[in-house]
Amino acid sequence: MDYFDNLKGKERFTEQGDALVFESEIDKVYLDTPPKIAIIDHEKKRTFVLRKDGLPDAVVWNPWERRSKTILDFGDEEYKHMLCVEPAAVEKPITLKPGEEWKGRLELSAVPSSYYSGQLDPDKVLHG
Ligand SMILES: O=P(O)(O)OC[C@H]1O[C@@H](O)[C@H](O)[C@@H](O)[C@@H]1O
Repeated sequence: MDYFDNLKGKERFTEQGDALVFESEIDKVYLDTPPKIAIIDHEKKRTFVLRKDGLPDAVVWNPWERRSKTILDFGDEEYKHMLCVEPAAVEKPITLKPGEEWKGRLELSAVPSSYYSGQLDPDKVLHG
């Protein structure tokens, strides 16, 4: 999957694999992402399922330790408990003429990870 890396001057990169794991600051715009994205919280054994329409891209952001301290309305330790996954139209922005209408949809649900137990295979999470 291709992404723009906001930490590297918005340069475009390609990444292999269906699952994303990070251990430092991240600010990427994944392009042309699937309509269903699963965020698996292993510690709390819950999975957030995000379904979207009309928003092809997805921003993934966590400021991590150093940058957290520079954001005034963000606690120094809060990066440990948050993840921003933000459906968006970045690569092909939506432009409306006066009077035009656009509809997008975002549905976010939280389910116990056991709901997915035995099927944490990303392909099953996405298509199952
Ligand atoms: O400071 P704001 O406007 O709430 O944005 C926070 C972050 O939001 C994310 O969506 C962006 O990818 C980051 O670059 C940004 O820092």
